Amino acid sequence: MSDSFVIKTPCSSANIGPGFDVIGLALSMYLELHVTVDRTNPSSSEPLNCKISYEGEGEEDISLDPQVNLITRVALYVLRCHGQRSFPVETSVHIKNPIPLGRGLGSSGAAVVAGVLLGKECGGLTHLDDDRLFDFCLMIERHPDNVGAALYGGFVGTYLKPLTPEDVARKEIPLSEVLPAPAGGVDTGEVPPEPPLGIGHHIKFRWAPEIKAVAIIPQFEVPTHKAREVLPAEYSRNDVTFNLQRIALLPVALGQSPPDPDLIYLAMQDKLHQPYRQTLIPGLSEIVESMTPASQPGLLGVCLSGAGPTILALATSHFEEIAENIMARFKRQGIECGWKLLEPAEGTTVTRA
Ligand SMILES: Nc1ncnc2c1ncn2[C@@H]1O[C@H](COP(=O)(O)OP(=O)(O)O)[C@@H](O)[C@H]1O
Ligand SMILES: N[C@@H](CCOP(=O)(O)O)C(=O)O
Repeated sequence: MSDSFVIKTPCSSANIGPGFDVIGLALSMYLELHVTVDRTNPSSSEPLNCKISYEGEGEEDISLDPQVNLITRVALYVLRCHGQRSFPVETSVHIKNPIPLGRGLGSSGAAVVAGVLLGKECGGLTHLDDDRLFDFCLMIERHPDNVGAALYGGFVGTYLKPLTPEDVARKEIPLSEVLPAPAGGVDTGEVPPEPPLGIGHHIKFRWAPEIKAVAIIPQFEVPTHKAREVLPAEYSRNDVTFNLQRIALLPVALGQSPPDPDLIYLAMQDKLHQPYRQTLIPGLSEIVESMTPASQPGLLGVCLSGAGPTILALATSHFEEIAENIMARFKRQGIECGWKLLEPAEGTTVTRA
């Protein structure tokens, strides 16, 4: 018997200014996995029974080895936690990826969510509901904002449950044990650590239908781990209070229809991550400080998308003008950009023909 299905996962913009590691917005650009499992084949010549093909962003760099590729490694993690050492004979996964890598649009979050769903579907693990899949995602991508948005869709707030000391230890297991490095084609037989139950939670916020997202995408990458290394370990009380005041406003401001530009502009300010990431993204502070609803018609607010370098401008009109304006500011720093008009998106879907 053969089985074919498509997994479709949106990209995401995390933080939306003050919501560092909390807020995520799923957006209308989708990673797709076109999967066929041909169980009629008695055996497979592919490593781990899985053949990968790939088109789109990162085509030259992304590995087609199922032990190395992030999506299939994540799927293998889910399978191995359930006593299945490899993909079913014979699995083929065609990856279509329009999400630019390392730009702050949640490409890795989408890859992790799609990988977890791939493991569930290939393993016939129908008992795993979305909340349990979220736990698996959090063992790999350890900030919940991108994976929460990509899995559940829409505009979400994410939070982690206080865990018992034993569960904390399990959740903090080094990533290398969750996703072991390729062992030269040899299956070591090790069973990876299962996630604790109910680590991650989410809540959906309203999104005013007039608000669209303009993503201005510079032509250089900032790996998320590097953009986290530049953040301080401690913050001043004033800076924390500044962000708390804005995070209390943000979901309300972005849900109100018609939108109030001054309120949204204020609600999107941040002092916890953007000022530090300026060192990696020339022009960031100037863009965030100078683009206001008073100076730019249609604009509601501007922030760094995720860990950057993409800039997210929320707006109700004048989308192209806003994008051109921000691209011109990057150009003065010698940085070329592309841009996309995006809308809030549904979460991950699995479709069978
Ligand atoms: N579709 C994909 N297939 C395989 N690996 C991917 C895919 N998308 C992202 N990745 C991995 O995630 C990395 C980018 O992650 P990260 O630095 O967190 O940036 P982003 O902001 O895009 O999530 C890529 O360099 C690649 O290793
Ligand atoms: N909260 C994280 C979000 C990272 O998002 P990404 O799209 O850049 O992976 C952070 O700000 O580090």
